[in-house]
Amino acid sequence: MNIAGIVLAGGKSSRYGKPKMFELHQGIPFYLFSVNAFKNAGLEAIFISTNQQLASQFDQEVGSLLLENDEHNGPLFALSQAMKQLKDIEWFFVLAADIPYVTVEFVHTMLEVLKKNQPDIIMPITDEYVQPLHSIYNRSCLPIIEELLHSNKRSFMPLLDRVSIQKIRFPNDQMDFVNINKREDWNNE
Ligand SMILES: Nc1nc2c(ncn2[C@@H]2O[C@H](COP(=O)(O)OP(=O)(O)OP(=O)(O)O)[C@@H](O)[C@H]2O)c(=O)[nH]1
Repeated sequence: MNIAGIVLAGGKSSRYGKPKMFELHQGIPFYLFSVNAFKNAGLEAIFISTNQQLASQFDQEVGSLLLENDEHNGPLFALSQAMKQLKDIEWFFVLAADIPYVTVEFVHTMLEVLKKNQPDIIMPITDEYVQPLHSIYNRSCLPIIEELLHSNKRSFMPLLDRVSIQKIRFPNDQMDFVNINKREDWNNE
């Protein structure tokens, strides 16, 4: 399977107050949990999508950096940049960099779905919420994403109306989906 793991790690962290992808859980920066989940599930091509300002703070031995040509345009823009820069890749497994409880089992489950079925997107759903920052995208999404970005639409939702999606239901309390947005979300260690 021609697939890359893309860790989205170029956000502003404005609600958190400092770059949250470098906060520590068990002594390890958050972004490495996403990198390691990909790696331990057997993905060989792993990329960290970020901007020039944050770039030097990542360990480049764990994943190659993908630098955006225009920073802080949000995750949909970051995905389009990854698809444009990695021209030989067909599938893009996206994970945020603020999900310290993500597991290799989650990544493995998603990859097993991809082996059996190849829609445009494989997307988890918990409760009534889809999880676009834990999903697998086919390169076929790129023209629609570009069209949306050109009309200044930055949400994943309009994309979902226009492509084929396989939604995979996970338990509502599954820890893989817990993301850290504010300081109050992270006071344990
Ligand atoms: N590469 C890249 N990643 C992004 C961008 N915006 C958000 N992300 C990542 O996407 C994930 C979810 O981001 P959010 O928490 O919604 O946004 P944020 O900008 O990081 O934080 P806030 O400023 O508090 O909204 C995080 O892992 C971010 O690092 C972006 O413009 N480029």
